[in-house]
Amino acid sequence: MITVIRIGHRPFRDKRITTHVALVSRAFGADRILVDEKDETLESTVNRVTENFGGNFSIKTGINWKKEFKDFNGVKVNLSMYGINVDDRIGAIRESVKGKDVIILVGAEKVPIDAYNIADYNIAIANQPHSEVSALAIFLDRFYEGKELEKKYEGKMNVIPMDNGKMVKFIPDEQQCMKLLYGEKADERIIEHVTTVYKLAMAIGKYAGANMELIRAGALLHDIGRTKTNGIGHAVAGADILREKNIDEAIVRIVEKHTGAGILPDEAKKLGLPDRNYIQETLEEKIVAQADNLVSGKKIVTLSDTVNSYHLKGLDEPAERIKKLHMELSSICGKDLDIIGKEVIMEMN
Ligand SMILES: C[S@@+](CC[C@H](N)C(=O)[O-])C[C@H]1O[C@@H](n2cnc3c(N)ncnc32)[C@H](O)[C@@H]1O
Repeated sequence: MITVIRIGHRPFRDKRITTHVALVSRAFGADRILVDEKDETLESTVNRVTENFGGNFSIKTGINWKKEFKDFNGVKVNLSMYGINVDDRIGAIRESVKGKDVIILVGAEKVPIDAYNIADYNIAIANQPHSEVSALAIFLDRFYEGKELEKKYEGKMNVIPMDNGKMVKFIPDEQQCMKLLYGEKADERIIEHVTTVYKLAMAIGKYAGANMELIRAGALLHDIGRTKTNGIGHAVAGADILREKNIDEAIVRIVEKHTGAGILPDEAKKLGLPDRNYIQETLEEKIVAQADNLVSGKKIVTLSDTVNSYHLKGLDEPAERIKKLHMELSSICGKDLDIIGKEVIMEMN
């Protein structure tokens, strides 16, 4: 675990630069930042970035820096223009870390001599005055040997690298989902249906320990394509609408694959669907599809109701797959989905 400790922060003067120290810490692989002065605005700015862009980075302000630095159980580094050049010490630092935690101190104004005395390493990024932001970025980059740039974050907002322009894919919250549905002119029938699927999927998702943000958006948006067609192609139509609107691909795929318990490649071909994957793979894809299988109109039904209606249409094999999916999810939840359905009906009444 890597902690950055920022001392000498003056909430009015250093607001922007301390925010940058925190953002560099997060983006370049540190796990948390401690800031000496209490600053709630700084905390909420940094927490908002983490909430939107992902990861487990944390911030605490209003700490006693000397105590935190002195009592830290691990390797202590002070970044200072007066220290030893990073390239002459980084090997020794890595050697002494070996599984231990690290704390890296950066200042704002003049750094008290105590920091130099407490540190195990006083490290310079060139013996010239510059900035805590650049010093920290270069130190972390040297420490991780560039690997920190490969770290993947799963946030509500995910940047898609582009040669030109900007693209950010996002996971819409409940309000944004409703806005998307109404924006596509979804009628009351669609809204009532997706609302019931959403309630059931959320209940199943909780038992299954699924990603609830994906379940929420996937369930609310699964039938957005019905604003274009009510045929078998509505899932594809929905996925296309959402891709166009830069919705996170994990949600687009929930929508694209929500038909029955999946459509096999040769079935999809016969149905005239584009050559894509319609087999649910992730837990969230499976939950939204099965919640939809267990909702007829705005009513929650049982597995046997659904299976019987598939048999009546001559869809025997898809009916078997729905049964299998039901068993799989019931076992993950530790409870039969029909019972979860009954619980949701009770809550709705
Ligand atoms: C504006 S400087 C303060 C410099 C001040 N003269 C001092 O007492 O160190 C703020 C912080 O930037 C970092 N810093 C600036 N230049 C650096 C360098 N060449 N190498 C390492 N860190 C540096 C240090 O962490 C320093 O505490």
